Amino acid sequence: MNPFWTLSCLFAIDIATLPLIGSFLSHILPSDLPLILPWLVGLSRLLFLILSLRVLSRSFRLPFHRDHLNLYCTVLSLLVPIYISLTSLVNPHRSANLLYSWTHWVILFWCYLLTLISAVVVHQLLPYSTEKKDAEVTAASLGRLIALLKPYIFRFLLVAFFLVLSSWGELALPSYTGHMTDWIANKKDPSSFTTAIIAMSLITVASAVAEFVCDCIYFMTMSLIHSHTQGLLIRSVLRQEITFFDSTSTGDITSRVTTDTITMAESLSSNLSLLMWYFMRLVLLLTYMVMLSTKLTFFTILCLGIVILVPKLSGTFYQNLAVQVQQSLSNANQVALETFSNMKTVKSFANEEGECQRYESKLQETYQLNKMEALYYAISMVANNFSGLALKVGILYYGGRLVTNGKVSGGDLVSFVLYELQFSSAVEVLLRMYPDVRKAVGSSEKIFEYMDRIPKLPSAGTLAPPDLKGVIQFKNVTFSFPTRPDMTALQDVSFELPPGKVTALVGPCDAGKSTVVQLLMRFYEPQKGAILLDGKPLSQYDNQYYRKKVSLVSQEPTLSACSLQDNIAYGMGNVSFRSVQEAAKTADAHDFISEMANSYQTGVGPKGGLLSVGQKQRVALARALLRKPKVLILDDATSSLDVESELKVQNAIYDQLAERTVLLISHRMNTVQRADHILVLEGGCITEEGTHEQLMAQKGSYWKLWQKQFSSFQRE
Ligand SMILES: Nc1ncnc2c1ncn2[C@@H]1O[C@H](COP(=O)(O)OP(=O)(O)OP(=O)(O)O)[C@@H](O)[C@H]1O
Repeated sequence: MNPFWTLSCLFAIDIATLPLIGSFLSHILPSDLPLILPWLVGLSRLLFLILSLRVLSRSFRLPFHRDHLNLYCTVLSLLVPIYISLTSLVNPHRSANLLYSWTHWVILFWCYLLTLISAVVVHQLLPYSTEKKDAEVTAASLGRLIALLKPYIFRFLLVAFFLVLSSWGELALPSYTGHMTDWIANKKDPSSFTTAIIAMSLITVASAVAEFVCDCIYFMTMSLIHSHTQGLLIRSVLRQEITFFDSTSTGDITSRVTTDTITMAESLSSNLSLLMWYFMRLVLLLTYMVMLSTKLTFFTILCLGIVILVPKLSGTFYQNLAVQVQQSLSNANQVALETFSNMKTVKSFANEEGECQRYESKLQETYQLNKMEALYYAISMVANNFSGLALKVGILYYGGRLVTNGKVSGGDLVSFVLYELQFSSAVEVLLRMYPDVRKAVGSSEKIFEYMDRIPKLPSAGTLAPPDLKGVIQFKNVTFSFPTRPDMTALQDVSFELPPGKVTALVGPCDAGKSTVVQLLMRFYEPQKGAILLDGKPLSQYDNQYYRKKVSLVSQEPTLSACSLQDNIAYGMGNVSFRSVQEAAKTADAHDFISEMANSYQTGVGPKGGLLSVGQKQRVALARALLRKPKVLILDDATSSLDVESELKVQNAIYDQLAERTVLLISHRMNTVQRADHILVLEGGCITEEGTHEQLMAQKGSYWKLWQKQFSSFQRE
């Protein structure tokens, strides 16, 4: 339906229900409560409008975002009660005249006009970001949060049992106080006084013990859930395809796994426990209050509308801002992370000041959002406190009248007032915590976004043949990176890597050599053509099997912050020290490792920062060789080795050729010269292929590459 008709429906509902609400409430309420009536009519009108909005939004298009429409409904509904309350201070006679003229066309006209003006102002001041989550997402996150707690249902039942027990114990005390008041007033049997005192003492002790057990079980369960959630999150992040990591910053991911889970866990531990605690109290208090006076309780429930609606409306903007603040913090973290990981580059360009300014400008953005967040937080706090106070005053006022009319006994009144005081403070606490709980839901939304993300990977293969030959074939492969779909990195590329041979891939920078490697490593899927291993598409092979059979050594290998032995045996589980040593010897790494203080147990520092690039390359080569791969890919893997070291590594690789297929990528033409077959890649296409001698005789691109390198050597 057209948004205009949606608004018209809302208007019709308002005009139709307003007289009914007014006459119903003025009929059931005592006539001596003139100031309460407009507020109850206003709140009931608001309730109707918001419920109608909810129903309409399911089937029809809304002209504005629902949060904004909720705000406009609040303005429309509360304008008259505010006006009548203010008028009563100055001119009580006029306010009495206004009491029953809600549906007068002049009043309606002014209400709608002022709401329209406030809508224009709000629209200008608070443009609603499209990135913000709407209420449905929050409800979904709440459902997911509950699903997280499901496996611990037994523990929560125990918590609930002790919670009821301790709350009941605490709430029984006012009832005994009421009995004692009656005893004092009527001077009954003295033994009933002693019984009441003993019962009160026993109930207090039992309630304290129950609370202790309840807290212990609850907090232990919550810390268990926290570590379980972090585990699940890291699993789902690691499951994602490479494109996800290409398009999501490390700072963002780190922020989800650390900051967001901590915020969620803290809120769940402290706020949720309080929320449960006070909610249980609220239920029990209401039960006791109904037992004491149905009328007074009915009045209390009517006023409850204020305390439910106000935080809902004030909390919406606060929650949206909280999401933006977290995003901005994550952006600032990303800058810091980037700076720390590129420390050497920063220092070598003396750009410390530049990096500081970049970080500070991001912090400035966060600060601006924080200021807004603080403002909304304060507004929501004031709104919550005010509504709590209004509730307290209203209940005391009406309760006092019932007592003076003799409808409630003296003892019951004392009990009711004590219950009512506890009830108001419980409502107050619930209101105070409401924004925090919403903040936790805000954090959990982003966590669940990652947890529920289905990796865009082809279905897992099962092939794991024991006798793999290692023939690789590229058949008319065309590929663009998903993050740059308009740029073709490989165009109709076809070649074969035969087993027992070294095939070299050469070409100028950005020709697409590493792209070939990334496709071979199954980081991406080609859009056209096929890549086969022993005649079968790569996707049909079992992932673990494939990773063991195909090993890559890249130009800038990354090592983990553990010992050299652990780095060489990375991902292999239990392997003998002897085989680690053998792999290191083949990769010409054994000598420099033996010279280190703790030999193979020496730590390499974060990202292998304590080793030179040449040493890192040899350790990475040993790591690849230890797996005894059928296909070995060397992507400029020996570029930082000296001539002697490179020769040793090359000899070792050529000696073990019978066991494997080798793809060698190098910018050093003398390394390539020895290969059995050479492929020349230019602009994502294979332009030449053959042996060194054949290609040199052709005097094509390969020959030019040689000439370039030869002339640069001569110049040097
Ligand atoms: N992850 C990526 N996302 C988007 N584009 C990429 C990505 N990796 C590489 N490219 C682009 O693909 C093209 C080919 O890059 P590639 O790294 O394969 O070239 P190369 O021949 O290995 O270069 P070099 O010899 O300098 O390492 C380049 O234009 C590069 O910018």
